[in-house]
Amino acid sequence: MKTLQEILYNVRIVAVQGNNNIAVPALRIDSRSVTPGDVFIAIKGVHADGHQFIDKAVSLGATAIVCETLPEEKPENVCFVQVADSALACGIIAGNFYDNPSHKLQLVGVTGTNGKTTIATLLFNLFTKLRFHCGLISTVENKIGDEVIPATHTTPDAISLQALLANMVDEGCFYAFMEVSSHAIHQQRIAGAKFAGGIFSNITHDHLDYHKTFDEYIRVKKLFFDNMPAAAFALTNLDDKRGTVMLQNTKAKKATYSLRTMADYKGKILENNLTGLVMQVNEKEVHFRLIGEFNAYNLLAVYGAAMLLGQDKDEVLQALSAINGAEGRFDYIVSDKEKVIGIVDYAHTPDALLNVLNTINNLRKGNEKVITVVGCGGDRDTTKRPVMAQVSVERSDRVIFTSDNPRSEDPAAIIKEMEAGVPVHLQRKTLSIVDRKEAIKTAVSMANPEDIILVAGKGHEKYQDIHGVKHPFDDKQVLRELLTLLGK
Ligand SMILES: CC(=O)N[C@H]1[C@@H](OP(=O)(O)OP(=O)(O)OC[C@H]2O[C@@H](n3ccc(=O)[nH]c3=O)[C@H](O)[C@@H]2O)O[C@H](CO)[C@@H](O)[C@@H]1O[C@H](C)C(=O)N[C@@H](C)C(=O)N[C@H](CCC(=O)O)C(=O)O
Ligand SMILES: Nc1ncnc2c1ncn2[C@@H]1O[C@H](COP(=O)(O)OP(=O)(O)OP(=O)(O)O)[C@@H](O)[C@H]1O
Ligand SMILES: N[C@H](CCC[C@H](N)C(=O)O)C(=O)O
Ligand SMILES: [Mg+2]
Repeated sequence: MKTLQEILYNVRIVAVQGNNNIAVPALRIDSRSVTPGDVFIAIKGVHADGHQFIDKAVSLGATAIVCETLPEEKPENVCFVQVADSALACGIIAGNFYDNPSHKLQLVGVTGTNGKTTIATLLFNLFTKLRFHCGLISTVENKIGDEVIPATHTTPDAISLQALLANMVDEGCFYAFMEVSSHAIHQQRIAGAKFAGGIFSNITHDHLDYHKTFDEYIRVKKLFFDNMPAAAFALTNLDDKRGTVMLQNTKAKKATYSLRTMADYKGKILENNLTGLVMQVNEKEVHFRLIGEFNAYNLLAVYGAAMLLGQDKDEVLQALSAINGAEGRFDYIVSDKEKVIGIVDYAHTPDALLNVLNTINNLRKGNEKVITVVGCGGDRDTTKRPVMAQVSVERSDRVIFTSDNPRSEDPAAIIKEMEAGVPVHLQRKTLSIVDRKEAIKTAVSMANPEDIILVAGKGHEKYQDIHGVKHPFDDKQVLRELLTLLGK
């Protein structure tokens, strides 16, 4: 077992009061989970300040407290470590506690508004196919080889992250691919992680509830690359307006990908339909199973990262061409009788919806109708609601607004905010049905042979969060059942 003194290595300490030569059985950031002997790290959060719970942690047996401000009363048998930034300290301490697992494998992080899960999952599948033992940390699931570990966040908190990476090292992983959310960068969840590479996909409207302004959102994403070591690579999308800025201050080796301009990894789409993409990748023509221009970007990012990690070009392209995308991302079914196409997609931002609907419209062969079922999550960025509604209605023949995960909000009120984004002359195209299953049912009943139904926003999710209760719900299963039930 490591001592407190040992796990404080590299932490900027302001003061220590008490004995730090004590063994540490576990680290906690939530006072409610403290057990005797643990170290409690008090972190300022969005809703509460961990410093309020120091007494509680001590009463449950914490033997050391890491905090930014020392409490007035300090029990003698508890060691208090005052630090400048306890979230940052937490990342470093967690790394030390778990023996810095990120130093023992090649860790690649993916950041950006859309595409993180797709890119990280493709990398995991690719490198597994290339016979490496790999780990994955993603919104859908975490994986160590074949073992699936359920995910609670896109990027876990610092302690869970380091514990997971340590398990990967113990299981013999050589590579780990992870999503790096902007929340995680801002909350220093990745502070103790050493990256071998970082990938930027794109940045568009999302999470303004948390970051407040777009500039702040960009600044936070950029910090990931600013802090990247010189030995790492930093791979960016040159076709994104902020692609160059992201790497402006990085010490890492810069590399680029693009569909539109000169870049290290250059793609050109030759064919794009329901059977996949044919793309020229640095002069080589390859067929991929993934659909849509946005996936051409994801594939280029994966290809570039594989090259930067020293893999063989031909082997990589051959393996990539046989790989499927992540669950719930442009996941489609075709009904038996009427050949209605049902697409389930995790598009929950204006840009993702725009890309998916543009892709669908490009796939249309004739007069098929596009019927979109979409909602917006509660307790999340409210400003994206009218924009997502507008994007949907401008690119669909019919749109049914419904609930996503209302969380603590009134779903009807969320729908009202969406409706506000619909231009008056397009209002006739829309319907609002709060119950998601009813909404999907209505879309199915409206569909004529070969029409396309897009059910957006929840992708792989298997539940609907209503007032904190997760009710089982699976868009793809519901869609499949209703297509059969209604004889389509
Ligand atoms: C907004 C946000 O990111 N919140 C995260 C944050 O919680 P918080 O700031 O609200 O914490 P808080 O309640 O204010 O408490 C502050 C501190 O006091 C502690 N505490 C609190 C209560 C108590 O009794 N005792 C105690 O010790 C808490 O453990 C915490 O350390 O820190 C927690 C611990 O790490 C996270 O679980 C929590 O994620 C919440 C559940 C969440 O929903 N986050 C989402 C928005 C999120 O992180 N999403 C991104 C992906 C987004 C995307 O890219 O699409 C993700 O990476 O998953
Ligand atoms: N490169 C891309 N550019 C724009 N949109 C994309 C891209 N890749 C995927 N999308 C769209 O965004 C949705 C979410 O994709 P994905 O899950 O890969 O992103 P993410 O960044 O992991 O999202 P989250 O922030 O929720 O973790 C997809 O269902 C698709 O509609
Ligand atoms: N990681 C994203 C997922 C949003 C998915 C959507 N279904 C919703 O619930 O808003 C978030 O937490 O904002
Ligand atoms: Mg994700």
